[in-house]
Amino acid sequence: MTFLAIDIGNTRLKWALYAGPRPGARLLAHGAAFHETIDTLADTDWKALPAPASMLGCAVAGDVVRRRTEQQLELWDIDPRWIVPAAHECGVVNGYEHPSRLGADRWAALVGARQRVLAEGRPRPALVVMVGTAVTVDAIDADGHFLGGLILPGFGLMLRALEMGTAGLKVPTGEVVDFPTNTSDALMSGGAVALAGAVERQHRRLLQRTGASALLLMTGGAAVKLAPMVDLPFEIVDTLIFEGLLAMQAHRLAL
Ligand SMILES: Nc1ncnc2c1ncn2[C@@H]1O[C@H](COP(=O)(O)OP(=O)(O)O)[C@@H](O)[C@H]1O
Ligand SMILES: CC(C)(COP(=O)(O)O)[C@@H](O)C(=O)NCCC(=O)O
Ligand SMILES: [K+]
Repeated sequence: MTFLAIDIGNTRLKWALYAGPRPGARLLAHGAAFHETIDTLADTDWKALPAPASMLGCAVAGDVVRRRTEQQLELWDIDPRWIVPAAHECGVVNGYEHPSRLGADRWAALVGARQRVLAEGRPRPALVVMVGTAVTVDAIDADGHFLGGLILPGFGLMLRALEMGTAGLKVPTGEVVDFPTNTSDALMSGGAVALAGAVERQHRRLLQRTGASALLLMTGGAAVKLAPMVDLPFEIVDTLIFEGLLAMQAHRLAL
């Protein structure tokens, strides 16, 4: 009863094959593909995989990329299924004004985070930070209510925006330092501090709102770059979105 989870972001498609569609299932294989290489998956990474019995995915990169992914999925006899954020699912209540307009990747990660909080035995709020093309900072209270979240440009987008909008900012990658004394370091540190500051501020706001210190979970391709900058205890969970998809699929199959 193998299960394939897919997360199509604006930079890369991430996939993971699990032994079954249930939380805690064994991870059998995983990988990532930049958009340009999605069309080769059936002939490369996916070719030798055991055929999944089902799949569930989240896709925020647009219909074209999703359809190209579905073509690769024709390798197997499975129906492609993509989540649409609901008003509530798997113990999470969606506080978005229009629940379905929330990014599907954010919804899956929130469900994954809620699973982790519940597994700890003592419910507490969580702050879910995804560091990909964009960065999202999403707050969920101890009862599983998604309160709302921020969307910021990721490291790459910030640098590109500064480069495009100015004449004098075209410099090699710098280091993150407290008081930069050259343009490269000033740019790199500016982006990192903006993101770290947003995370710390939302963590504080969530403490003020709920009276409890939130579990800080970070995920995404550039989480390792941001996490050490944040002056708070954190956990990096590369599989957070997949954990949400596992819970959702288990729930769907049980209905
Ligand atoms: N080896 C890597 N491959 C791809 N992206 C990486 C890598 N290391 C760091 N990154 C960063 O991670 C971001 C992509 O992360 P990812 O979670 O795949 O984004 P998305 O979900 O938006 O596609 C890139 O913008 C880049 O800044
Ligand atoms: C915020 C995002 C662009 C993040 O995308 P990513 O960085 O993972 O590629 C994506 O979740 C999205 O398109 N969301 C829809 C708008 C919203 O969540 O309000
Ligand atoms: K993502």
